[in-house]
Amino acid sequence: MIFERSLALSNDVLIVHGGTPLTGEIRVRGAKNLVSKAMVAAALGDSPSILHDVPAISDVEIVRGLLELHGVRTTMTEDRSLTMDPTNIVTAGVDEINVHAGSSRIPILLCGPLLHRLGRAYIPNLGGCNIGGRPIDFHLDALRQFGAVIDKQPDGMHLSAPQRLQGIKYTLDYPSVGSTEQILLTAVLAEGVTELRNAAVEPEIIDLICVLQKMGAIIKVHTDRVIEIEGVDRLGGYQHRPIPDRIEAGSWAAAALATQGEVFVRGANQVDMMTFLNTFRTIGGAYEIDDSPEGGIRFWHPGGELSPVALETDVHPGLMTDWQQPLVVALTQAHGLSIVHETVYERRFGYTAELRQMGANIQLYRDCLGGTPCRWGRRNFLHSAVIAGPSKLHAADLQIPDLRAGFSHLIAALAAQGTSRVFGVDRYITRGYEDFDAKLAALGANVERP
Ligand SMILES: CC(=O)N[C@H]1[C@@H](OP(=O)(O)OP(=O)(O)OC[C@H]2O[C@@H](n3ccc(=O)[nH]c3=O)[C@H](O)[C@@H]2O)O[C@H](CO)[C@@H](O)[C@@H]1O
Ligand SMILES: C=C(OP(=O)(O)O)C(=O)O
Repeated sequence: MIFERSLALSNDVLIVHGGTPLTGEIRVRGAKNLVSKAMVAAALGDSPSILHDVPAISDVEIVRGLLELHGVRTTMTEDRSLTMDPTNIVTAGVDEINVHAGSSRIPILLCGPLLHRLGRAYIPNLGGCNIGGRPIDFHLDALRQFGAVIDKQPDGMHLSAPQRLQGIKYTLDYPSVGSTEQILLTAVLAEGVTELRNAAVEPEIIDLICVLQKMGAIIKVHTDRVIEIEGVDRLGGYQHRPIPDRIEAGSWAAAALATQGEVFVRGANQVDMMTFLNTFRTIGGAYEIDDSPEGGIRFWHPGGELSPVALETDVHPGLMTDWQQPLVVALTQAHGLSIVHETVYERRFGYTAELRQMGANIQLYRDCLGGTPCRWGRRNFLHSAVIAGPSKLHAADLQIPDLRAGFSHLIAALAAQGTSRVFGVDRYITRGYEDFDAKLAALGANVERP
């Protein structure tokens, strides 16, 4: 009843007339999960930085707003190159910065840069997708060891650095992406050497290291998830072209498979998508790599039956958790039983309720692997989805719960027969997918705004 009322009141909706294969070409720009971090890194420099190929997504605008509140002057060119001038960085007021409370997870990464540049920081409460508890205990523990003093308040955190932060030896309990970035962004200007063990090594992390190296940082990536950072006294600006968005690329690939279409994703890059490509081929999808400078990857459904798979999300080089949702939609069309095991977030199967409403046969199990502990020990939420396919999907009214779930609802609506209404597209999908209305139109999707 409440759901019906909120649907009726919302204008944030895309009407999708499903059943048409997506066919054509779209382009992906710089990765959301690198661009936002590279923007934070610009605040560490004492001269301007330029980031090219910045996607027009709401998360970029949020980080830009945060930087500007701290006195970083930003300008964007028509071809999406962002200049960030941090020479007059200031501490933003608590009230003004609180406008960004709950908007994204990026503010926490400003701790290191603000502590180094200003000696203090105020970080509003974080947002981001509601896909699990999303604690920040590793971030805070590491920051305290660097020498930061943290005062947690109901609306956010006040931090100060009574002295220059000092390099640390730190072992993460789990190779968390955000915590690795936190430690990198803090260690580069700390005094002495930081040794980080069990670090995340996602391609976005390596690209952030490239950005920091361009700024003057000294960072060694050893084998076995060990990263060593030699603190330096100053960093300059950078000029960088980010890695392409491998999550967006994988999402369009899964959409091509689920709708029996063919999509050329210009900008998609093989090396960052190897695990995805293996999974895509195992399911029965076809792809062709064009590695010329303006190339990309063509993904298509080759006809015939798709095969079921058993897969597990994991940290890099495993199958990334953000690819899980679009792949599950494609697996509703495979012939047989697929098992998808989510090991990164506790609540990342919420979106399957809507897929069931559309006719998908998906059962969730708490412990599908008979209690086998995940290799990261501490992760004991063995949530598994068993998908029996193929299912004829039919249209429905869908309320998007978060970013990747939202895109998979969109894929399901495109694959289904009939007209669906997808609510929450502007609120959630624009966080990570640039111009998706225009891209859908370019691929021949039959979609409209009311
Ligand atoms: C903006 C961004 O880049 N988001 C990505 C980033 O999220 P994010 O950086 O938030 O993800 P993390 O890798 O930090 O989180 C992974 C796991 O570690 C846990 N954890 C994390 C920090 C901490 O202090 N304590 C703790 O227990 C989390 O609850 C989660 O279960 O990496 C995820 C994993 O590839 C991706 O799905 C997100 O799209
Ligand atoms: C979970 C995601 O993002 P965030 O960490 O910003 O919530 C995502 O990009 O899928």
